[in-house]
Amino acid sequence: MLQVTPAAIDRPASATKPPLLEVDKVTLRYKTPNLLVTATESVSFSVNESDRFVLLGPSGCGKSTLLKAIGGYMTPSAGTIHINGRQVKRPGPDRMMVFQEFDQLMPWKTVLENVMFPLTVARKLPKHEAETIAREYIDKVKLTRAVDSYPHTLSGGMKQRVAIARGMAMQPDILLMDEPFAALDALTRRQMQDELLQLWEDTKFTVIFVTHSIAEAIKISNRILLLSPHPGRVKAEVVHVDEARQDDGSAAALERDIHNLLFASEPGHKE
Ligand SMILES: Nc1ncnc2c1ncn2[C@@H]1O[C@H](COP(=O)(O)OP(=O)(O)OP(=O)(O)O)[C@@H](O)[C@H]1O
Repeated sequence: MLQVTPAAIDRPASATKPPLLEVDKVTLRYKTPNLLVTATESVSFSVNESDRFVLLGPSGCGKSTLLKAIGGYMTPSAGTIHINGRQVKRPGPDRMMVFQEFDQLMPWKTVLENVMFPLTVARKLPKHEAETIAREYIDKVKLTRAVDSYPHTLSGGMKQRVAIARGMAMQPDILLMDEPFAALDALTRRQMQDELLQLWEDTKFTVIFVTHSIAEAIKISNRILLLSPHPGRVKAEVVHVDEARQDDGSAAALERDIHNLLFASEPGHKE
């Protein structure tokens, strides 16, 4: 069963509320002294509340750049980004990022202090309130026993759990995750995907997740945006991923369809 819809008719019928995030014809460019690099060209999509929305595409298609622009760290050369009807112009606590790198934590702070930090600095909560919230999210990511540990004593997976707890504790409108599990070994990666889904079952947060793994996209998302190779343009959107995941046959067929769509014109490609 082919579940891929052309980009032009990508709005799922179930979307009754206005979208939480609207990305409208966004072109993103990097200017270097000698070059003008177009990372994405006229990319449009929308994300609804509680979506697990995946940006999927080959290396260099502009996934991370798009995430940076949604985060407010980069201004589009053309097009607009709106969250809750407000145009994104700068970073804000309504959008928290989780990166791939293990060094995104402050090494001189404990797990608890790392998770508390944005709550006290960006949300300006009193210490005791920030600590209560931080402990709640540290429990959710199963790090209760490591609450007073320093990052250098934690495994890669544990560090990513801290980064996820820190992002989620802020209760942002959208959690932005840039290949958060890409540097983990295969077993830990699968475990973290399961845990992320479990967290989502508990809190139904909205997440945009960047990956170049088709299998990971199918496992964790309910919607997938497929981007073409550099510069990234929308190729298609996959809706109803949840249904496809119900049985192995449909999931495998979907994986094949996505692979063909993404890489049909690139015979030498290996994922
Ligand atoms: N700081 C920068 N200055 C100039 N060009 C950049 C910069 N960052 C990214 N680019 C270019 O923009 C394009 C998109 O990069 P981006 O990192 O967003 O792609 P990606 O899809 O996330 O790739 P990957 O999966 O490898 O992380 C690439 O051609 C890249 O070389």
